[in-house]
Order: sequence, then structure tokens, then C-alpha cells
Amino acid sequence: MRPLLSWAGWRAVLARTYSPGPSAGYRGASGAQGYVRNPPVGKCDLQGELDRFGGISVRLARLDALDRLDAAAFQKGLQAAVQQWRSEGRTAVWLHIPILQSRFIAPAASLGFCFHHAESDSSTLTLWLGEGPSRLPGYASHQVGVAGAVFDESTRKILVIQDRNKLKNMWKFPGGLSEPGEDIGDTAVREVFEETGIKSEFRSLLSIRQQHTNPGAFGKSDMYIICRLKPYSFTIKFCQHECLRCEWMDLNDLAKTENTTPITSRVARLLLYGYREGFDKIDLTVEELPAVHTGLFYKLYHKELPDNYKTMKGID
Ligand SMILES: NC(=O)C1=CN([C@@H]2O[C@H](COP(=O)(O)OP(=O)(O)OC[C@H]3O[C@@H](n4cnc5c(N)ncnc54)[C@H](O)[C@@H]3O)[C@@H](O)[C@H]2O)C=CC1
Ligand SMILES: [Mg+2]
Repeated sequence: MRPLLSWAGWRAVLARTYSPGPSAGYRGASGAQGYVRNPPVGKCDLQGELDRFGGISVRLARLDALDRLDAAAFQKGLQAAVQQWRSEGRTAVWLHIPILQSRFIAPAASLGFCFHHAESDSSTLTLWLGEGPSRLPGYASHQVGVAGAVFDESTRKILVIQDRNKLKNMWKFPGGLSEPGEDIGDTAVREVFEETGIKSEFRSLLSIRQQHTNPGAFGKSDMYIICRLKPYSFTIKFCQHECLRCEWMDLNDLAKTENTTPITSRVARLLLYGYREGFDKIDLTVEELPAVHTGLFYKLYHKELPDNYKTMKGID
């Protein structure tokens, strides 16, 4: 068996942090902005990253000798490293721990580290070193659910389901949770298809509900967004796992029935208003725009803006 890495060796490794250089370019999950890939440091190649807010990001997965390190040696080394970072004026430490190295969580916690977030295969702990209370941003605060109000203008019918897993069965729109990285409209179309077999396309965003300490969101806040969709198939083949019933219902009936949730009732009435007075009265439409700093694109939802206002041509 190879010997465990000594405290002195671990301290030397951990205490070595790096400053961003001109070739910085990597953006870490912790929000790390500048980063330089460093030359290997002996057997333990610590990738210490300094972010643009003066915090240090330590990824234990990048340490060569991790398997040979015991929790007590880690704690001593981390304590010494924190002391050094503090003396260097660092603002915070982000500690990324692979799930199989979770034995390092308790020693870090005993030094004041707290959980910031966890993904399926790793956890991230933080320690604020700066002045006053922590200014580190929290992790995701909401779960996002999206439903599709699939409305067929030619028949005035709307697609509704009753959820199999609810104690009280009320009519509601098919929908479900958004996948990471999924556009709102795509979630609505996917969920509607999975739950009802109906194919549809996105038209607009109709409403957003925000609810805090939601039991279905693990006590976090829930954002529930309802989209207007246009159907292009009509034969229902509903999911037996999730739905008890599914049907095309007259929009007037849905707007008047008591056997529905308040949010479904309100959106049915909103749709009826849009159907009679023009959907432009109720629709938030979407446009893709480029992000200035990242070169990425995003979707912006708002009431339709006349072209002359988009270009500001002829507007004083
Ligand atoms: N006011 C309304 O009309 C309602 C709105 N919502 C909103 O819809 C969104 C969620 O939609 P859903 O249709 O519930 O999600 P979903 O369609 O993504 O998933 C629901 C399915 O996930 C599975 N599932 C969920 N929790 C589970 C657990 N703990 N164990 C095992 N299986 C589980 C079940 O198969 C369940 O049928 C949320 O944003 C929520 O607030 C949900 C219900 C009613
Ligand atoms: Mg669902």
C-alpha cells in the first residue's frame, strides 16, 4: 500500500494557488471567471483558480493523490490553506468535492464550510472569507413547471387532463417540469405530447405563477408558466401513468366549471377573452436575441412591439 500523503505535503499542495494570467479563458461552475491551467505540482496537481471576485476555487477531483489522503490530513491542510488565503485577502473559497470523496465534507464543515449546492456526482461547499456577511450568490431558487393550453380556434376546444396522482381530480392543462437547458415553449410542447399524444406548436406565453415553499418543489419556490399552443394533431392517446382522463373541452365550459384549479380557470377566461377580442391582447410573444457579453443567445418574451418601435425609425 502506498503511504498517505503527509500533512506537510498536503499543506504545500493546497496552499499553492494561482493568479489569472493573460491567457485566462475558462469559466468554472462556481462562477470562476479567470483561470490558468497550471503546470503539474508534484504528484498532486491542484487546480486552484482565482475568480474575478477574489475567491478561490478548489476542485478536489484534480488532485492526483486524492485516494491516498485521509480526512484528518485533509482537515489540517485545508485549515492551513484557509489561513493563507485569508492572509492573502481572498474573499471566499469554493470547494468542489466528488461524491466518492465525500469523506472530506465533514472536515471542511468543521472549518466553517457550508453546502452551496450538489449535483448528481459532486457537492460544492463554500466559505466566506471577506468582510461582513457573505456576498456569495445562492444556488437555484426555483423549479420551473410549464403547461400547454392547447387551443383549437376552429372548434373552440381546449385540451385538458385530470391528474392520476392527485387526491382531488380537477381539470387542468397538461404540463410538467422543464429539463435543464430546455426552452419554455419546448417544455410545453414536449409535456403535452408525452401526456396526451397531441402534437402542437408554441404560440405565446400567457401567464406566470410564482409560489414559495412549494412542497412539490422540495420546499423551494415554484414557477409555473402556461403557454398557448396550437394543435396540429387531434387524436388523444394519453399517458396512463400520469393522467386519469383527457379530453377536448369547449373553452366556455372550462371557463365556467368549478371542477378545475383557480389558475386553470383564470387562464381559460384569459383565453376566451383573447379568442373574442384578439390574441394580441393576451399574448407574450418570443424573440431570440444575442447576449452582449457571452455571445450566447436568449429568448425574450413580451407583448408584441410594432416594427417602427423595434427599429426606432420615425419615432421622435
Ligand atoms: N395549478 C395547476 O393546474 C397545477 C400546476 N402544477 C405545476 O406543474 C408543475 C409540475 O408538473 P407535474 O405534472 O407535477 O410534473 P411532471 O409532469 O414533470 O411529472 C409528474 C410525474 O412525475 C412523477 N413523480 C413526481 N414526483 C414523484 C415522486 N416523488 N416519486 C415518484 N414519481 C414522481 C410521477 O410519475 C408524476 O406523474 C409544477 O410547476 C407545478 O407547480 C402542478 C399541478 C397542478
Ligand atoms: Mg405533468
